[in-house]
Amino acid sequence: MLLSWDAAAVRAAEEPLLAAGVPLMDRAAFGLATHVAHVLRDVRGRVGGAHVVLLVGPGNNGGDTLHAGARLARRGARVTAVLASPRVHGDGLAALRAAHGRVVPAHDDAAADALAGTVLAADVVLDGLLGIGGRGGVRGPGARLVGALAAAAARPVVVAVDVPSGVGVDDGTRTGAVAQADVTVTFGACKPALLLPPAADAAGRVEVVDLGLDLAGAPAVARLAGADVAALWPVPGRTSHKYARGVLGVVAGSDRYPGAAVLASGGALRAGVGMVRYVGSAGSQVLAAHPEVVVGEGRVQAWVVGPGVAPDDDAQRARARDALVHALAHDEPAAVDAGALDLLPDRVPPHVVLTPHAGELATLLSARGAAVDRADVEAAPLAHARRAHELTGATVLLKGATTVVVGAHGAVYAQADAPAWLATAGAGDVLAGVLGALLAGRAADAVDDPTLPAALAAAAAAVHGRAAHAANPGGPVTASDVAAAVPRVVAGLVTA
Ligand SMILES: NC(=O)C1=CN([C@@H]2O[C@H](COP(=O)(O)OP(=O)(O)OC[C@H]3O[C@@H](n4cnc5c(N)ncnc54)[C@H](OP(=O)(O)O)[C@@H]3O)[C@@H](O)[C@H]2O)[C@@H](O)CC1
Ligand SMILES: Nc1ncnc2c1ncn2[C@@H]1O[C@H](COP(=O)(O)OP(=O)(O)O)[C@@H](O)[C@H]1O
Ligand SMILES: [K+]
Repeated sequence: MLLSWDAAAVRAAEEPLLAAGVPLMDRAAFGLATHVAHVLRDVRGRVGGAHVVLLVGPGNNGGDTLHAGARLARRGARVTAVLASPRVHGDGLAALRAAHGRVVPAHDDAAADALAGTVLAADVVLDGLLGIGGRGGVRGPGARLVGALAAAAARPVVVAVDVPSGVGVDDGTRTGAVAQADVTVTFGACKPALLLPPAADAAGRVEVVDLGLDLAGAPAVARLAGADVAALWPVPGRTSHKYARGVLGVVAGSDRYPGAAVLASGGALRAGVGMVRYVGSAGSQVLAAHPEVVVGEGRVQAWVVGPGVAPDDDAQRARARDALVHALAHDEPAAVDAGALDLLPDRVPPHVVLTPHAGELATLLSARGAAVDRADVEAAPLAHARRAHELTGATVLLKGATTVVVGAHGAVYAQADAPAWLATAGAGDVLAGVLGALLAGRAADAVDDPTLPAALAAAAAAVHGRAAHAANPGGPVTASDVAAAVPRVVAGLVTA
């Protein structure tokens, strides 16, 4: 599991070590210089003679960068520090000067613009303008330098120091131009911005330098690895029977979108549910594709409600509403998607998992008095998923290139397992089915432990994303292909 801690937690963990005189900045700079040396060996064969440009901001982030630059200069690199602020870290500057690094001020926009060519001609640029002390996008001359990097057709390798400057460290937002990093060398612990969209897209590969911090508190954002998914997956015991493995009620599809019923049922079956009971008007299509499905109502442990339920299909909407009422009255977990999102009562427990994409989340929030549109959600996915959790009580799985899950008691996951090929019609229906299988298989646990539905939602997203890759590595997939690949992916995880 990849865990991240927010800026306040990292500062709190640094405090006792700094008070005890532990040289954290030396450790950070050593780790940074070591990673940059690896990068230089990759791009140039060696450190000696390579041209390294440091973009230096006013705080300790600039301090780390200057100290790392001094180390690289001592190893023979040509190091140029571009100072984007009149005040920079004094010790760091002295260290770089002592190592014969070049120092050039860029204290106004004109000076910064004049240095853009130098920055773009470097072998490696270290982005040390802002770290965990940054507030909003980069301002001042630093913004011109970042803008030049962002606009360049051919740019040097960029190493972000701690975080790409200008990202919202705790919420994953980005304001203004952010330099796209190839590598982010982060200190003490991973930060939320390195996992959350859209900031994480600017981070490149993330390397964590261990500072010996004691980060005992709860992480801010987690990302499940394969072993975590395997530990969550309901694997049948030797004597399990189909009812013990979980029966899933699926209220999906409509005359207009019968395929969603087929895909949601297929996702659940392929994820290993004991049985699917299908409720709705697409029974013949579902049976044609999946003869193992039982059509009609009956006892279930969990529900998938909403994929492909058309807004004008009154009969299917009534069934979806009934299923939700039943699920809530009987403490049965439910994945609520697409056409059922507007059928939710005011408050629901966290074992109700909403699975909107950004547009659907904007609609849901707007219906509850928060006027937002799709672009707002995409600019700040965590904040909006969190808002939806707060307003409804539900666990919220917000779909996207990186899928963000917010659950009870601060549980947050960000899964980035999927290739962009997964953005294809019907893929969300398959995900709802996979999640439904997990909720059915672990129904009692999901009701007892209010944070478990978020972990199960993240596990469903992880398997769904991996299945999109496994179905056709590097190439296009259909939603049906994704469902068909789920059993292989699950087998690979639970037997690893
Ligand atoms: N403590 C330690 O020993 C260790 C610290 N570590 C390192 O320290 C980093 C944190 O350092 P930090 O706290 O000094 O903050 P940092 O991110 O450099 O920037 C703050 C400065 O930027 C300014 N500023 C803010 N927003 C701005 C904007 N949008 N545009 C322009 N300027 C802006 C702000 O000005 P102010 O808002 O105060 O006016 C302030 O002057 C951390 O990420 C890690 O790299 C590691 O080495 C481990 C050991
Ligand atoms: N750029 C992307 N990269 C990877 N996965 C993506 C990307 N865009 C969307 N996805 C995933 O594709 C699926 C699309 O679901 P959804 O929008 O509900 O489609 P549909 O309603 O047609 O089923 C979601 O699981 C989402 O996380
Ligand atoms: K930085």
